[in-house]
Amino acid sequence: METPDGAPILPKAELHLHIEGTLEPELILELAARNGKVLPHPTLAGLRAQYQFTDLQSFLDLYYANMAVLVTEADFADMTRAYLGRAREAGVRHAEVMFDPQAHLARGIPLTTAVAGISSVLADSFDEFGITTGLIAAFLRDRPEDDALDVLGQLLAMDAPIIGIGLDSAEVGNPPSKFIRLFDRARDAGLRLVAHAGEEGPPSYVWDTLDLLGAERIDHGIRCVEDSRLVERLATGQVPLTVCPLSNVRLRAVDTLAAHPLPQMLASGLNVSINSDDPAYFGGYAGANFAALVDEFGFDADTLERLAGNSIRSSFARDARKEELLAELAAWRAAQG
Ligand SMILES: Nc1ncnc2[nH]cnc12
Ligand SMILES: [Zn+2]
Repeated sequence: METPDGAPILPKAELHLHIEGTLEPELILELAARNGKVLPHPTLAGLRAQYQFTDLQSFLDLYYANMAVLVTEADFADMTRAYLGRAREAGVRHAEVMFDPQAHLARGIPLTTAVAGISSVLADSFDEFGITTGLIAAFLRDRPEDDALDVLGQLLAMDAPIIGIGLDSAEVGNPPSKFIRLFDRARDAGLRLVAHAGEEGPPSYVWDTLDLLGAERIDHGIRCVEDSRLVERLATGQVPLTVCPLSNVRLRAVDTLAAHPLPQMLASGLNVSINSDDPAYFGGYAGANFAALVDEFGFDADTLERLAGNSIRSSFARDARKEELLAELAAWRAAQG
């Protein structure tokens, strides 16, 4: 991939992306019209005016409300196709995409509609966009574990093409200890395990996500810097942390990008990657996150290579694909001089 002026784009993997968080306001209005849904804010300007967040919950309220426009398989497919187009422009070469099955079931949308709509597009993502992909079913931690177990059972029974499970939604007050059986069940089924932790929640949630749930990757994890023993543990084990800088600023997890702990995390030797989380809500896709970091911290080519390399190595892509992408990354670095 190259920019319009011919410069190569940093090749990267995106490991922390909620597909429902890629629903751009324009597509929300288009799908609402298609499905005869009346939105509380039916104009582009009115809808956009809602995108001011004070914390995670204030965002989640809008994120779940906007999902009402996703009704048919074609809606899920259109959303997924739009994401892949934008991801390609951002230099994403491998993407592990989360979706929230419980949020759709709760609205009366059959699991098969969401799964078939998203996965039909992911199945052709390499041929159409040059992006290899995997699908992760994320479970809502503000709902009971039994509900998650029931939905995981349905996904397994229908042989849904998922590579793993995740844990998302309102973190504080919903500790990892609530989901031990869910993660045990997913591990037994051969699924990969990731979970949000340390976004708004305390360092103890990150410890428990590792020790009680056995998660292989931590989504966010930025509050680890408050606990030096935890930082040591994460650094020693090179546990991947999928950091989302623009998300953290927009959800007020940090005051400003300048105050973001990312430079400290890198200096501590942590395995950090850069991701976009819910790019339609937080001001941009992977490329915008990298650009903001370069603007703010003046990251050089070596640091960008390290961040992109971490994303590739921490992915669940096949080894041969990782090698291919690491070679592309080496070529990018060589072109930087
Ligand atoms: N940043 C985030 N944290 C927790 N749950 C989410 N669901 C979608 N985006 C999320
Ligand atoms: Zn997230």
